Amino acid sequence: MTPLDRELSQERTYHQACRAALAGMVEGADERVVTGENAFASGADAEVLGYQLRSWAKELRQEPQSPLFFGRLDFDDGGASGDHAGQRYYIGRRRISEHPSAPPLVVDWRAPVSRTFYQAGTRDPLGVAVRRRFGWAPGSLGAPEDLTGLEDERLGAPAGGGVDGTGEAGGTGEAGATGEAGGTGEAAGGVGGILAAEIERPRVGPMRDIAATIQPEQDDLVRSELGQSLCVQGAPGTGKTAVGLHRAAYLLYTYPQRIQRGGLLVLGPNRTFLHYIGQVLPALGEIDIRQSTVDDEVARGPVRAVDDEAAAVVKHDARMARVLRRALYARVDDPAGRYEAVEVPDGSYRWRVSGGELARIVEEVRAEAPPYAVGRERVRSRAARVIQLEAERRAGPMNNTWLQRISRARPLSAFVDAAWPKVTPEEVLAALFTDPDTLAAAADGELGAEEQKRLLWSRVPRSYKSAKWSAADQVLLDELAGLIERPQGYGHIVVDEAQDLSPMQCRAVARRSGFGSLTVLGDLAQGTTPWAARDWPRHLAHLGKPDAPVIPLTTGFRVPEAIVALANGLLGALGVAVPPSRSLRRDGELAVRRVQDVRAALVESVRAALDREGSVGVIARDADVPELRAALAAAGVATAEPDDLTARARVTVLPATVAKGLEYDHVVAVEPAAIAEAEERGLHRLYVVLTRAVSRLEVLHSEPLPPALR
Ligand SMILES: Nc1ncnc2c1ncn2[C@@H]1O[C@H](COP(=O)(O)OP(=O)(O)OP(=O)(O)O)[C@@H](O)[C@H]1O
Repeated sequence: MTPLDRELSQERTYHQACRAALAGMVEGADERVVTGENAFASGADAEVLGYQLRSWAKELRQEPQSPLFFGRLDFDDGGASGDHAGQRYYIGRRRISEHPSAPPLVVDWRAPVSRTFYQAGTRDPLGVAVRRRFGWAPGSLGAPEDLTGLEDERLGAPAGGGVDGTGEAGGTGEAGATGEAGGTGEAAGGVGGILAAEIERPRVGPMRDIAATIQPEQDDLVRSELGQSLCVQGAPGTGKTAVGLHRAAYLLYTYPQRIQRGGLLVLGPNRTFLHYIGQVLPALGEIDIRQSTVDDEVARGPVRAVDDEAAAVVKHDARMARVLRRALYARVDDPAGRYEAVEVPDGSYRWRVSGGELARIVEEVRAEAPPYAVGRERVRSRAARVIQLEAERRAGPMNNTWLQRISRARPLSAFVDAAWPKVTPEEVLAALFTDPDTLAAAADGELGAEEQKRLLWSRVPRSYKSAKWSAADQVLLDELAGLIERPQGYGHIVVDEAQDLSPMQCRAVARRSGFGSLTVLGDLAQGTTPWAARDWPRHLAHLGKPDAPVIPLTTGFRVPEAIVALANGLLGALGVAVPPSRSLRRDGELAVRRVQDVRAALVESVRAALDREGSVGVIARDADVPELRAALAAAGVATAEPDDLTARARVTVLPATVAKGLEYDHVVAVEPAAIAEAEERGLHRLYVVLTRAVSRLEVLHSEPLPPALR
């Protein structure tokens, strides 16, 4: 037996002990559900406790199986180790212990001590003598024989924890050899074999967590504190999505109470993307985080109309916020001394508030600018208060019941309804889109005549209730709803692909995070909507966090260097300033082929790709997708829809507009010029398409390439 075999065997035994302890935890949690519900005198307490125990038990049971640890830290005995001197910790996706108060067999990757695992380096070992990474077979559920490799880095003073057989580095702190971890060494320059193997593994199915291999600069972002909003500008494949999801899991772990009060929301660009990332948080033990799109968050009903781009551009413009505010407050009757006095009968007496007094109240409340619905009630209560003071002057103290009755008295309610009427967002927006004068009054000084025309309905619905709203209208309705009543906010929101949000969509996010913080993830170069951000400061201001720092991520984990170089050819033409990035991957293959018959070439390419491991993504102009699918089907190649993430569906044909955020081992990009010409920001779209490849990119074209790619 070699020293490596001996070590592996010991670690497998340790893993089995962890597995047994975990089984005990699941059993214990189930038991506590049963006993916990009966143990309390108060039904409410039992209810709360029962709920917590049930969700803990459910969480444990639902957790996908995977290896229980991926790393180990041996601290040295010196002063730098502090409380951890001489200690050994295993790091995994969740804490495992034989008993709640016993020292953990495995420490959660989010625990403070685990930070050292990600941050320790030769320059600053942070008291760590040896950092060990475990190499598990790809897709392993944690069977002992799947532990196939170890990789030790000796960072600090030797502590006898390293395996000589695997630690080639001999105290230099460089990554050691990897046993059988399957690292291809060469490929991912400058990183250890196990990390290299993880980055280069063929992709199948949904996105995976990266808890085992988070890099120091990513870890800084993941662990920044809850109150800190931040914006990550990162080139394709630099791990923005991964960072955002791990940050969500970290925040829930570290600030459970503060987050649970408001909740945590992850926003992605579309449902296909949400589907793709949907397994990451459950794998990290978090099953209760809301994952949604901005469109779904703001939807007050189904989207039943489609705007032409010119109308959508106006609707998404920041100026609409002022137009809507004006339209809403135009409903408040202009007091200007025109009010009649209100008389409220009360038994034998009629109390009176003069028109002048009412005008003063309305004026005053307007100036305070509360949410519209609050303003309405404020007017009511202040008018009632005037009556109360008058009554008390004459007849002594009045009680609350009396005050309530006065506030709800019909004449006073009639005044409030007339002066500060109840409104719905739908009604206000419908009036704006129906009546040119109403619109002109609200849009004066904000929108030009031509812009106003684009907003007006060509066919006016019979009533606002039967109006068909577009996706952009839903955002405007949400803005109005937010002016009427402040929505409940989240404790934290992670916004992915944030560059694509319009100013009005940003405001919808801002409304939901007024007291919370944001993690904003994006890449200006990948902005494809007509209203995409061109710089971060302005965008962050719309998001309500103008002071959030913009932090670049520049190391790419997906796209191999040669493919990055091709895509970077487009950057100059995209009109945005983004920091250059470098790829960790030196491997990868790129082929740009001009062909006569694109369909025939595609069939041939896909067949060849299927001879190798991993997923195949065929990406084309949206309009061309059906015909390409048909061509592949005719050749006997089965293809899947983008949402199908089963391992069986190896070939996906997807429209260019759905590709954002996704990745495939082998990408065939069909007819780049057609993709670039299909839309206003077609070159940005092409940049997204070309950066989806993990291992190989083939570009097939019969038309000339866009000039920036030649
Ligand atoms: N530290 C890491 N270790 C291993 N894999 C990583 C690491 N960071 C990122 N990756 C992998 O790199 C790929 C790209 O990551 P991700 O999708 O998060 O990037 P992105 O910046 O959001 O890309 P895009 O802008 O193209 O959407 C994913 O497969 C991810 O798992």
